[in-house]
Amino acid sequence: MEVVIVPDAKAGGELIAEAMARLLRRKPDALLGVATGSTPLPIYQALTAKARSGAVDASRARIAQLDEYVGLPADHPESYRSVLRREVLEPLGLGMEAFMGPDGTAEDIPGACEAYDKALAEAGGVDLQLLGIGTDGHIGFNEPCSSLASRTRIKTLTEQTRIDNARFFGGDIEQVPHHVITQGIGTILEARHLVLLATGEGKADAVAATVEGPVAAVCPASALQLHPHATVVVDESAASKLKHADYFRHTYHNKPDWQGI
Ligand SMILES: N[C@@H]1[C@@H](O)[C@H](O)[C@@H](COP(=O)(O)O)O[C@@H]1O
Repeated sequence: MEVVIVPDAKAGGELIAEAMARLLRRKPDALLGVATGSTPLPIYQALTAKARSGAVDASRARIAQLDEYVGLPADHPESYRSVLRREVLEPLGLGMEAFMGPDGTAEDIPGACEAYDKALAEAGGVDLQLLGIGTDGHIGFNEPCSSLASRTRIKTLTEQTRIDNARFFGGDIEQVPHHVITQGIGTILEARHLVLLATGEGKADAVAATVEGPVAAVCPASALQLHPHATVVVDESAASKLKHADYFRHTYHNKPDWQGI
């Protein structure tokens, strides 16, 4: 696992957007796995700026969703499908034909989950999967004690996650669904490159457990330690509880530029 400590969220966004741009230059129809939440927004802004300036052609990129609320109509402004359309697809000039995601409104939820795992595999697998992290160490919506081998499935949110996400629903926790579909940890680990961005002091404990703690289902993000190409990008605040921060700084600063992340 590589840990990159950046000065702030904007720098993290720029670094990751450049890695995505490099990928798209090499593979124009790369399948990009995208995450929701506030953290990845600087990535999407930086990637959009690159596409608009002509630094990268994203017109053939394909976008895959990480997770979704169950029961929110697809056109609800806070369904993750709507959020990704707003924050990723439209800014990049991509239509919904470039998009794949699980159907949170399906009558047969297990069937929809299985179909999504199958669709991801048939699409050739995710080339680069962006991840945020919950304050409890969740990735996607894999809450603590999710199986590290899990596939896409329905999960019940913890109260903490519903409290954390209430800000997207006008601060009203009653509006936050209890159930979600999330790519499983086993599904996420099949992506070729995992890139987790964490910013702010509120993520410092989760980052320390992810990077320096044991691989344990109680901290789902710690599963990244099992992946051959995982990059954790953190700002100074999110890095504040890392014991090996100096080592991470040293290795990254001495890395040849061509290597990227
Ligand atoms: N399902 C999403 C996660 O994918 C995201 O990582 C997390 C953190 O969000 P934020 O980046 O806003 O802190 O929120 C939600 O739970």
